Amino acid sequence: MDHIITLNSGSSSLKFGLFTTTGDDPVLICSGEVESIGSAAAHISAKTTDGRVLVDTTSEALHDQASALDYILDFLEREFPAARVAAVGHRIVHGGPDNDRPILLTPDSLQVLEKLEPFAPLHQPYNLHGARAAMERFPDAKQVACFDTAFHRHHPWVNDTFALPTEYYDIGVRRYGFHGLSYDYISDHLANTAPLIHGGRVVVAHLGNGASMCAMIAGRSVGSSMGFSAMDGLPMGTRCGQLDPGVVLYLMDQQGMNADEISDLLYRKSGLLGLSGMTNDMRTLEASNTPGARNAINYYTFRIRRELGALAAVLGGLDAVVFTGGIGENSTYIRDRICTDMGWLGIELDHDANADNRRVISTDLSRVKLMVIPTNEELVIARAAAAQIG
Ligand SMILES: Nc1ncnc2c1ncn2[C@@H]1O[C@H](COP(=O)(O)OP(=O)(O)O)[C@@H](O)[C@H]1O
Ligand SMILES: CC(=O)OP(=O)(O)O
Ligand SMILES: [Mg+2]
Repeated sequence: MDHIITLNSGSSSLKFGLFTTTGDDPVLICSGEVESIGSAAAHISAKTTDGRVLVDTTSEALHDQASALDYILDFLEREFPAARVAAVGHRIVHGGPDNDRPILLTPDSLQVLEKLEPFAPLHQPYNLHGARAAMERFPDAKQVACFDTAFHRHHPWVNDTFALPTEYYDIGVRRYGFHGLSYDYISDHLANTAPLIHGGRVVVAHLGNGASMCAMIAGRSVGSSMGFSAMDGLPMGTRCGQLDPGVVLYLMDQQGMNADEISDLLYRKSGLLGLSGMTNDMRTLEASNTPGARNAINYYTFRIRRELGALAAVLGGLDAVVFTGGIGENSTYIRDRICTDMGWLGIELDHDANADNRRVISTDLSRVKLMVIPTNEELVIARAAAAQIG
């Protein structure tokens, strides 16, 4: 029996899974997560599929992504000494213009992907670090890259381009779209559980620490709120979302800020954190009554509603909205704020179903079906890795 490790490093978390490959589909044995990496509250938790808690602790040894990864790999080797790791599947946020499916990682392909680090500075360096560390630790295992951008690679040209001279498109200045592993999972899940919805016009809102929305027709991406970088579109935990490029010019020319300072501002100090002056954690914001927390939530939900209208226009109508990601799956309040007074779009929220976190949260009369589907990027990665083991 072979085993697969999955590694999914987001902007503030590192999620991992250990799977076996006994049947048709990989089976999860253990999953875990390091949260709040980079802060004193960095915390690791992991449990077996039957609910046994294997670790649940805050530790200084988790102070950055590299040490968190070492901690996880040590932990897995200690807890599962008999595991035969045949493949490690990696979430790699950026695959560039050409990768529309998973690939095997080699020293050469790693070098190509390194060139994309400036396109996704909060993710790509950590993703690739994970790949190199796993290559060292498991030299005989297949290393499989699963790209967040791949799901969107066949979206229409109008959603792929900016109105710049075409030579910029040719050097890779395009709208890539991200969170593709999550959208892939949701699309597949709908195909298996709600084929009529899957066949229709669906907007999926992936609301985590990073956040984006994807318009799908028949399960394929036709539009996304994220563009060239994982910064465009919705405001996020610490990222600004859509911004007039004139602001960047003003910051450079009039405020004398350099590229590193602007990058730090837009990627790490903006979004919910910047607006609230307090935190990027939605749970804390919801529990707070400060004007900053209220403003942050008001802007967040306003932009999601605006994007929902825009993507409904891209789709030429709307059959369903799916909420996923840490906020989308868990926050009754944010879903309520997004769906209130959306009758004009055919959306009618069932408040009780929403409060219960049920799978379907629209009323029977709602023309648009509202759904909550927990995402599972790890399973998408594990399936891709299993396919490479053969
Ligand atoms: N019950 C909850 N209510 C509101 N927000 C929540 C809840 N549970 C988790 N979240 C929020 O989810 C976000 C993290 O989402 P997640 O998808 O795990 O992030 P990442 O992008 O790092 O993978 C955080 O802002 C967190 O506050
Ligand atoms: C692409 C992206 O924003 O990812 P995450 O939500 O994991 O930060
Ligand atoms: Mg995530």
